[in-house]
Amino acid sequence: MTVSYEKITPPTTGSTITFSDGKPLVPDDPIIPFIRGDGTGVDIWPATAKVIDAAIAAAYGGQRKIHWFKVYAGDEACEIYGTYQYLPQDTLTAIKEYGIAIKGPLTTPIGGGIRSLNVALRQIFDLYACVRPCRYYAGTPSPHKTPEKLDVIVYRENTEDIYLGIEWKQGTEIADKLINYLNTELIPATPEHGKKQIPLDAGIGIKPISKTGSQRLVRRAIERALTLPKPKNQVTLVHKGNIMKYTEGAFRDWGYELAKSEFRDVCVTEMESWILSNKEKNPDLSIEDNARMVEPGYDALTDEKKAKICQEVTSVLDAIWETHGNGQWKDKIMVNDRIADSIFQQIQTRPDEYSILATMNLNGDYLSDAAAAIVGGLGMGPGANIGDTCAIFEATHGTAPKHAGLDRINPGSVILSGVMMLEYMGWQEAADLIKKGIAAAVANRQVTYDLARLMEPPVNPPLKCSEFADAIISHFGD
Ligand SMILES: NC(=O)C1=CN([C@@H]2O[C@H](COP(=O)(O)OP(=O)(O)OC[C@H]3O[C@@H](n4cnc5c(N)ncnc54)[C@H](OP(=O)(O)O)[C@@H]3O)[C@@H](O)[C@H]2O)C=CC1
Ligand SMILES: O=C(O)CCC(=O)C(=O)O
Ligand SMILES: [Mg+2]
Repeated sequence: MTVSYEKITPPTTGSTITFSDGKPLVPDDPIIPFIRGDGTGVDIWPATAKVIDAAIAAAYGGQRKIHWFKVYAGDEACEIYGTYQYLPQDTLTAIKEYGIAIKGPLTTPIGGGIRSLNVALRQIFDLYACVRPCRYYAGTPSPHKTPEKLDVIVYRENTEDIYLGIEWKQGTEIADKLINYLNTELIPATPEHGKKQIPLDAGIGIKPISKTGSQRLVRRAIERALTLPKPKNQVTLVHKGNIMKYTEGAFRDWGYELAKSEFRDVCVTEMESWILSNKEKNPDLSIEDNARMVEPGYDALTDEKKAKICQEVTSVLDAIWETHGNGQWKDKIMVNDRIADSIFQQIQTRPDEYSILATMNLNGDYLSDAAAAIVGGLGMGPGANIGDTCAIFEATHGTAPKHAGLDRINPGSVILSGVMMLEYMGWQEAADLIKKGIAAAVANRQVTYDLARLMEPPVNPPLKCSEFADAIISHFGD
């Protein structure tokens, strides 16, 4: 079927990327839609396109080339399509048709008006995994003493939790009705809630966490861990399940369930590794002593709880001693979990103990900015939104409006998002050239204002946004 557009025209040369089993099939001349972005997008996008094109030309001569297709979203879309046309159908049609896209940041007004365009794109294309690597480039200034120890990839669920955006404003008829219904019908009907009541002047938000949404995200995270060498082949499930048992706690439980079912041969959970290792160190260890070693405070528990833990120890040993015992578990993917507040301090105090952090939506939003700050700030924080038939690459940061149009912002995050896109396409040689160029530019103190002001001694004057792109390219041949 011919695809038609209202106001844009695809490039006349180039081919379409298709997907098979969730993986892209990329021709040598793919057409790739891009959204310039609001605010600093005007500075960042030209710098990014220049670096990506130069890397492809240097890596493949003329054999491979991206045919860029400009599509519109945000303020630029309203200029072309009219007032409030922030996300035109043309743009959606193009992204659906070509499968892989890259974008600059888009403005989300605080406290009303349009809902986030960034979130809308993720939901429309069901881009359920938001992948945000945070790794250190030597020489990048950091508030931390050993930023090089942090090398993590945040796998953030990208479609539910707060992104479902189901909320009612305080004082509205529906909010009042809902509170009344919850207070008089649902809460009293659920004994575990006791006499709790929702304040009458509350706004209400719903936080749905589904088994399907959680498990497809954790599946992606484990698949990624399988490609990593020891000791980075591990996945940490991040949650606040001690407080919210049926949403955050369920995310953890569903993650473990998936690991132990779909990935049984190649995974071990942290708890299983303790049980196996206790028996390896002392083959005569009783089930109860093993349970005592894996459960702090075991002796203070009720008999029922003690029996449950002993049962778990027994079933682990019965199920996987043959396949995972006698140290075999050390070669498997380690799946563990950490409570969300704890992981924020752990990535600072024990950064090298973590690798892939699988999170729900909100926790991952916070965590990806915090981890980016450790390795150099939002100027070095790339990202990808990945689904089964589409992927959109974009930075962790927003439009940084006070820097817009000044040719001073750091384009590093969108350029590194381009690196992720090239890797996703299988164009590793071009991706490697850009990584090498960025590393060399930073090591040579050729940096934009954000890194320049933190360097010792500070770099003055810093490079402009466009000059940073040129500096990266100048190091391709080093
Ligand atoms: N995916 C997306 O498109 C996203 C969009 N947004 C939207 O962006 C808008 C602005 O959000 P805001 O809260 O100001 O957050 P931003 O991430 O846009 O900027 C906050 C601060 O982070 C630093 N920063 C951001 N980008 C860079 C960069 N490329 N290089 C160096 N430093 C950078 C700057 O700090 P300093 O000035 O101290 O140097 C900047 O002032 C909002 O509408 C928000 O909703 C937010 C996040 C993601
Ligand atoms: O779309 C937005 O305004 C915010 C998105 C965001 O914070 C993120 O993607 O990390
Ligand atoms: Mg964010």
